[in-house]
Amino acid sequence: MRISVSVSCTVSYILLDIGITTVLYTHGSNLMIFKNDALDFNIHQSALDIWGTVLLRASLLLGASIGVLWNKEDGPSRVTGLNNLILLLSLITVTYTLAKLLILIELESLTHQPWLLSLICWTCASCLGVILLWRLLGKESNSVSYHNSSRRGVGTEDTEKLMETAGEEEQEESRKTGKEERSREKVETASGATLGRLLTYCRKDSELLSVAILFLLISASCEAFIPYYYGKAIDSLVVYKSMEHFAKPVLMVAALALASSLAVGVRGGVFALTFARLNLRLRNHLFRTLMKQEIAFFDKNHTGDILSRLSADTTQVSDLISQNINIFLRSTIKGAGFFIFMFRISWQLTLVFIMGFPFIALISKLYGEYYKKLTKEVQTTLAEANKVAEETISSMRTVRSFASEHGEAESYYAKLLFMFSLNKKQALAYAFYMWSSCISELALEVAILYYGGHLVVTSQMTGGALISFFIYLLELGDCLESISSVYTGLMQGVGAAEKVFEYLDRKPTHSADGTEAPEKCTGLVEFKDIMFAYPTRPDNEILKGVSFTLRPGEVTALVGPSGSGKSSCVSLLENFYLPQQGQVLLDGQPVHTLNHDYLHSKVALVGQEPVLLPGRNLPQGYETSVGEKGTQLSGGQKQRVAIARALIRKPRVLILDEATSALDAESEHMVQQALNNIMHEHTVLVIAHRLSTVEKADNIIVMDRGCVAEQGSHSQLMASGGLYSKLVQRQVLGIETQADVLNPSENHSWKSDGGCHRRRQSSAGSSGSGPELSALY
Ligand SMILES: Nc1ncnc2c1ncn2[C@@H]1O[C@H](COP(=O)(O)OP(=O)(O)OP(=O)(O)O)[C@@H](O)[C@H]1O
Repeated sequence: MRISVSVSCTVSYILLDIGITTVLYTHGSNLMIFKNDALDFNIHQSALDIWGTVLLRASLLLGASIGVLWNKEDGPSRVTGLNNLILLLSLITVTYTLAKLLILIELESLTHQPWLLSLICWTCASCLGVILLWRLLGKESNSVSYHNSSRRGVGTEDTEKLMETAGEEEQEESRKTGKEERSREKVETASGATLGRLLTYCRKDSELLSVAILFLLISASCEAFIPYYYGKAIDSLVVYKSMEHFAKPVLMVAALALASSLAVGVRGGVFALTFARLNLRLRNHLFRTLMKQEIAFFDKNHTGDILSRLSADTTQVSDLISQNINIFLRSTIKGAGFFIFMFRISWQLTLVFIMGFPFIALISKLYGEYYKKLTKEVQTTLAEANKVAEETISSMRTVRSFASEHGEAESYYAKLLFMFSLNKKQALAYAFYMWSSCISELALEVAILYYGGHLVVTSQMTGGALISFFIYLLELGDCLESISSVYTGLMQGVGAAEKVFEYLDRKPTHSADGTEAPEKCTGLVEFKDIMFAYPTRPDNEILKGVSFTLRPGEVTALVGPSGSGKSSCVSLLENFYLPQQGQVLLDGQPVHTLNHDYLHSKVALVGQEPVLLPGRNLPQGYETSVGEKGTQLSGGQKQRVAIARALIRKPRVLILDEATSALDAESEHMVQQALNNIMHEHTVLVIAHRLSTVEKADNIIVMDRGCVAEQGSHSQLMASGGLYSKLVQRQVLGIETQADVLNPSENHSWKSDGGCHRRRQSSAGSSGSGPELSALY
């Protein structure tokens, strides 16, 4: 909204306020009342002081409007900075007006003075109007300050110069306040939406929830009646002095307490059950959603983060409902009941409570904001102190060698001292808060007691009723305290719910939702002009126009330097990722169009580090527990079991990605035998570094930096004298060519470790397996 519009609204409101207040005060048009009241003011009869409050309201709003118009840049944010002051002034005005009401009714009931009653009601409503209009004028601060900061640009010279003056710092501060207000409003709106959504999520349990809420209402109503009968019991003692009269309310109290306890039990049990069900649904739904995400999602998000959403956040969400919403509902319903009873017992005393309560709430609000700010600062300082300690301890050798222990201890101590100064502020703020809130609570109680005593003495209420009122007052105080204390928990739970919903709403960018499942599958695999970059690093092209074919009954070996893209090809064949260009076909069908289960029954992968999940459908004897991820097996055992498992599924395409790397010569020989037997029935793709595995392959595809450098049989490639033959020669001879030494960037090393050891092993000739291509790396 533009500033001129909000100023016009404000000025119109000022005129309206002055008009209505004056008309009500002058009983229509009796302007003589001004003169009479001014000359002979009597606080018990005259309402001139109430009329006077309109001048305060008008001057505040007029001042703000002029300020905002005068200084469009900073005016609105300054207005926002005064929000709390205006709230306080409005509260004081309302309190004064209500106190005046109580004074005026001492002489004559206000029902006989409609003008005066209307004037008092309008004055209270008008104070609310002032608070709202003040916020409207301040709201402009957000758009104006945002506009200005973007116009000037953060960190520009202009800004720096301006920041030098103290006045500007003040403006900056008030702009910040405006921004904080805006973000707080945003957070509140979002929180409301999340809470609403969470409740819709509970819709499946609406019957259980209704039962819980019914028993909640029963227990709250019973509890609300108990103080009322306490008062009756006291009155029956004081007035009738007979046990007969006394017994009736006592019996009622006992019956109500019993009914309330039973209802509390049922309510608690049903709530707990409902939220256990909610937790079950939430986790189940979340886990299923996670299972549908594309592999890139797991590349992007840390396992720890995902697990924390699955466990900690879902628990916090159900805690939010089971504890906080439960307490919130209970306290709100009980509080409303108590308030109604208080009003019924004495509306005048309730009015005194209404007058005092907002001040206590305002003190808590101001303290809460200040304390939060201090806590933030303490946490930042603590983090800085920890950083100093961590840096020092982790580089203790350096610290020792520079003999800077004393200096480091001093800088750590400086941080601690700063934190201590903040702690002192916190302690002072806490003391001030306790002091002011206790004093104001006490003042309210004393005022209620004093005024209540006056009402008892003037026979406007009984002594028992005053006691009941006090019990209600204390109970209501507890309810309000509970409501304010669950607010924090509620907000934390809403934050956790937002995180959970973020995952629940996530649609996989590459979902495995293919439907094709041809009956016949020969196992012909074609890579056609594949261009591919991982979604986490879209600018880093891994495969650059890769094309090759894997034929049924043939063993194809994929070789090449480390990082040349061999495993990436396998990931594409497994439909873990979608290439940016080109297609991977199985029997002429793009793999992403194939049904998920079908594809993975036809294409089996034994990876570099096989992960064995427990749950083998093998005959007894094979039911050995392999432990978590197969940790109870050796690397070689794991690979053999993984190969066996893959073969049992009778796939058409078998991919062995470094699958035999952890096997000793003997085991590899056995596995090789098994593979030889089944190879003619399958399409086999082998990614291996051992020459023995590679050289027997029907076709060898040599990859280099994301491209197919050459392909053919071992003898063909050796004869052509290309990259493959160079690599094999180097591996067999264990030497580097002159060119490699001169130009290390051209050195196609395939792996960086284990070379020497393996070379020695192979040269000992202890096995049928040949030397490893990795010996070169
Ligand atoms: N999940 C991933 N996200 C981003 N980049 C990846 C991912 N996996 C691999 N890469 C990168 O892709 C490139 C090719 O990796 P790839 O595993 O396909 O090579 P490789 O030829 O199989 O290597 P090696 O023989 O060492 O296993 C490497 O630079 C690697 O860092």
